[in-house]
Amino acid sequence: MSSSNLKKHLARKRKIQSSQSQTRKRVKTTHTVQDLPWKALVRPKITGLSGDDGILELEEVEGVEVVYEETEAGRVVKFNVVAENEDDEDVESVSEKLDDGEPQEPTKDQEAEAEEPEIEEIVEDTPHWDCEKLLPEWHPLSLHPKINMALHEKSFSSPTPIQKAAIPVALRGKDVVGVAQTGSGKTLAYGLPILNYLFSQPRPSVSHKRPLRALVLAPTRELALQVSSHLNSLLTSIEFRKQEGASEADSRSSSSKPPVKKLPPYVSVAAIVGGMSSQKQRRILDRGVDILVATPGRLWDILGEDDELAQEVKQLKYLVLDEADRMIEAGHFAELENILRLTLRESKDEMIADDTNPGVEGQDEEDEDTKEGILEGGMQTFVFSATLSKDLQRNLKKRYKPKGNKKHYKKDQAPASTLDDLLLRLDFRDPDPEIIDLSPVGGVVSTLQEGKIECLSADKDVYLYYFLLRYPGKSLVFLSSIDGIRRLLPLMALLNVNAFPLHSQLEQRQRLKNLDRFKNTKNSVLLATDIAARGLDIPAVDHVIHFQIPRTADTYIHRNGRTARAMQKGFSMLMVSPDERRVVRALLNNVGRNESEIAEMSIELSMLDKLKARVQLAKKIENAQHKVKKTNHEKNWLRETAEVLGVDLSDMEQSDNENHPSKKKRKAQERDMAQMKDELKHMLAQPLLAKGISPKFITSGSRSIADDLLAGEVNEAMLGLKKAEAGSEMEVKKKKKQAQKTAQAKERKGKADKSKKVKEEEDKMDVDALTGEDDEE
Ligand SMILES: Nc1ncnc2c1ncn2[C@@H]1O[C@H](COP(=O)(O)OP(=O)(O)OP(=O)(O)O)[C@@H](O)[C@H]1O
Repeated sequence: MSSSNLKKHLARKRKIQSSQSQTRKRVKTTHTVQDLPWKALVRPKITGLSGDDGILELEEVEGVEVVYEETEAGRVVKFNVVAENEDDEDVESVSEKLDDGEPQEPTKDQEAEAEEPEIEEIVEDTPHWDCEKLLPEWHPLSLHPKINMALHEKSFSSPTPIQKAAIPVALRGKDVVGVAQTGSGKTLAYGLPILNYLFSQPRPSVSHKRPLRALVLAPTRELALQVSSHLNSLLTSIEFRKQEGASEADSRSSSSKPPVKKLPPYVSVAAIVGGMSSQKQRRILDRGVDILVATPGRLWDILGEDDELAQEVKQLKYLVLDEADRMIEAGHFAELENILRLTLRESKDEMIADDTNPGVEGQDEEDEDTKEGILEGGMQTFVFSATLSKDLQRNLKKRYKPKGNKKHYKKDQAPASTLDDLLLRLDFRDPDPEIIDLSPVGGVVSTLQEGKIECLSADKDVYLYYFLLRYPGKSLVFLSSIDGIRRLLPLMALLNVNAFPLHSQLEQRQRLKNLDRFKNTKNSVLLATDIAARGLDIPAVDHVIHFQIPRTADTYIHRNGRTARAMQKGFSMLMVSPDERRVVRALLNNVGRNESEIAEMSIELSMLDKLKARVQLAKKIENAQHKVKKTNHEKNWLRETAEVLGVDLSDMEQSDNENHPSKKKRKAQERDMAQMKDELKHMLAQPLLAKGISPKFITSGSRSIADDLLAGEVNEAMLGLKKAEAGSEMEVKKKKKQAQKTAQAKERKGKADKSKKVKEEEDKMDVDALTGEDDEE
């Protein structure tokens, strides 16, 4: 159909539709809130809702009438869904009337074309969009034009090394095991081949539930949500282009704005994680998604109740294990194993059962045939991580023996670890999955700088506070316990540091909210346990601080991976107490590194003393506050329990009053607290001055700060110190140390030369003496 014909046809169809609306019957059905026809809403960037702000997903509902009914039990709210039901006879007569000798009724093909909005045509056929010219580095990968346009829109001008290596292999249909440094774009390395496949399929229709085509398993809720929002944000760029196209089309159309027909999304991606209401999950699954991102625990729970989904998992086209190694650590082994078992084709399942019993006669021939079956069709599998050991990669290769060798897996090749065991269960359709290992030596990303502070455990708070003031920015502080976070958080608040917690005991909503606050607050701190160590892609994290050292080398690498992402600079600092040194040494040795490679940070000791006073006072206040809170909590608990049990506490309260401080005493405590808070406030208001700085006479003192002030190079929290990046000061110290070492070496050499000269002279004198050359002698 030509463009002008299509326009005419659309205009005619619109006329018909508006007349139809007058002849439609409105059918009402009563629903509960949960089973209303909710629809997912794409969050456009321009609304400012691109951040999560605690919102997992936005949904809207149309055509719902809210009715209040007075009943004997009181007022009841009812929701009537108003469905539009066409009266076929009426519609036909109207359409006849409107024909006016114009072209015939649209054919089925024309109908289908009309379903696709004009704007789609414009986007797809844009003649000016030259991928080869605009995205020369992506062009050879031959991705779908819609994907290329979205990449351009996001300014991803070239694929990252792992994308460049993995995408062509995945597009050829091979299974891929990808290992690449943190923040190197692994999500799109597996995501783009999947999207490419989905965009090459016909657009799903509204009337059919779309089948699940890809399942991405991630170890944590945050990572699962992030993967889905990463893919969705690319898809939003595509939808967004459509809207731009729509306005172009509207302005070119002579009639007043036509109603833009809402199409189902071409590709739908959703996350199912713990902490989400089961009704919402139900709605997402009932609607149907192409790509489901899930944590194994929650998915396994759902699969237990949802046979339809279990069937869909059996028919998957793609299976992805993101951060596979972490899933084992996170204790997801059993659920993951069960899910993987579902993805196995029947016969393969048997094969694995047989592997554990390799002595069955005549089984091998059959297995080999079955394997061929799997190779032909079935599912493509991608396993990605920043840390998959070389041993594990080798074992993956060994899973299948070359053709002709009957046994797939011998007893003496028993899995070396739980992860080996798990990967053995993967339905690689490839006997030889492609292993792409781009991980850097020692796991250190080239743009990451590392440093350390050696101090007593009790002094870590002060050193942390020093670091945060000295190097403002976004700092992600890792602690190994939730209690540690609970202790540090109020301390940071008292010291006016913007700190937010992130740990497993927070509700999902709160976790997302805190992540969002951290993302959106300029100088802020995220106090986190290792749930934040893997996969989280928080833009522009300047520093990762290991307040408590990580337990494994992999965790060290993944924690560090939250900074220095996508070739940006980043800094990581280990805070090591004397009793932690041995562990640090061991974990660095594990990745073939030496503790001495990590330089020590330089500290302005005069500042540290001032900060110590602040921290000590803040701790005193916090302790006092904690005591009051605890007493109140105990009292309330006792009162509430007594009420429930119907116990009279008056006697006890009287004797308690004798033990507890009197009102007077409590008043005195409150006064003390207020005094301490005032004192801290006063302390915090005082500028921190480096040694030799005069605040009154900025050009005098032993260090003048006038020039730095004028150049805007002063650290605002610590007057007298220049603005500096965390790594730079170490370099100074390193250089100083180097200079010192060189001086010492020179000195040593000088001394050695001198003593050599002296010795030579002495020897010469001896020889002279012996030969009697000395005139005097
Ligand atoms: N081709 C590209 N060009 C520029 N930026 C990219 C490109 N691909 C991905 N990115 C960006 O790089 C960042 C890191 O990507 P991603 O989260 O996929 O890394 P990762 O390798 O999965 O990291 P981790 O191992 O920590 O999970 C993201 O913000 C993403 O938007």
